[in-house]
Amino acid sequence: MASLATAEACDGNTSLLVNGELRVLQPVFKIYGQSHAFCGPVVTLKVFEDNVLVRELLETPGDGQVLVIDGGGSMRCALVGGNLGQLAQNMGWAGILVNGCIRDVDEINGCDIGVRALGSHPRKSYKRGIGERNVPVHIAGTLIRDGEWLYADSDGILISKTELLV
Ligand SMILES: O=C([O-])CC(=O)C(=O)O
Repeated sequence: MASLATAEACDGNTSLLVNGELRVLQPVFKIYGQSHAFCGPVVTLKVFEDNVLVRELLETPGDGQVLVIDGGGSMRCALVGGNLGQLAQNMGWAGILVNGCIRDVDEINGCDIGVRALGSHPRKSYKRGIGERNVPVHIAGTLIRDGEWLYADSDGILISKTELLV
């Protein structure tokens, strides 16, 4: 889906910014993946140094949704790598936002999805299967609920309570 420009969305929706229905994530994410502008309904996941649930979700049809992973900001391992990037692309996810790290950066940069993460780390995560799906998460100063809309481009990342009209 074509994404709208985040700067224009901010300029045109001042009242939503004021009332909190539109929020801007703090600019702490690095840009990966082929798709530098992407958007879609959010699916949330809360895990910590364990990516079993990430794979489980990415194995289901993405239908243009954006997977938002709250990895607690861990800088000790990667929650998404090249295989999961490929899986996300093949299953039709629009993008992945990781409050944590990714790895296999060159492979992920070749995938036709948008990926944002705090950075990269060469270690894989645990495989215990612990975490929570579809729960509210707090990332980069912003509360993000399952089903809200995420808009990302080279300027930043927005969370909107509802789909924004272009
Ligand atoms: O399996 C993992 O832990 C992540 C990974 O390396 C990949 O997706 O290729």
